[in-house]
Amino acid sequence: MDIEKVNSMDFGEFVDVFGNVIERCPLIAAAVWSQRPFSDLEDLKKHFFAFIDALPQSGQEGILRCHPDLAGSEVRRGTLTAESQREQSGAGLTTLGADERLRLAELNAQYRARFGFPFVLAARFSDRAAVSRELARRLLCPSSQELRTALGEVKKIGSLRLADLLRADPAKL
Ligand SMILES: NC(=O)NC1=NC(=O)NC1=O
Repeated sequence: MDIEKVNSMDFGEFVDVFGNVIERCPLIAAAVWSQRPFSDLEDLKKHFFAFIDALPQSGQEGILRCHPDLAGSEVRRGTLTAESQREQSGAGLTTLGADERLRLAELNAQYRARFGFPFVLAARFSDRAAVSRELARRLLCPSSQELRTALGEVKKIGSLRLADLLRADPAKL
């Protein structure tokens, strides 16, 4: 899909296509639509990120809270979004053994108890060993730094999802 096609989309079409670039936060796509026309993918991405950066901390933490846990209950319930399902299965997080799943659940619970939002990591770049290693490492970070790190991961996930969409053939959308 080229950027001209993106710029020609009406509001509904744009939110249908880009509404889950940031997991379960269609409001961001709804807001970004009014910034069109976009010069290219980078420009589109910049507007998604600028919206996130301009939010108060409560809004930024709200974005994190919209993310399903990695290898969490939504994997088992089958309620993940299509994008998250692809990302998590790609990292081997949907086929963990009971011990590994329990260890991640415990680390996720400790992380959420410490920071008040879920552990977020771009699973596409990761694998099951790296996820638990990163979770254990970031659990020890100062809160202000960890919020920035987590939002950086949200942006990595968003960048990958945008790149997929712009490469996608409109006929398949
Ligand atoms: N808590 C998370 O990090 N969730 C996710 N990471 C991804 O890459 N996709 C997700 O749904």
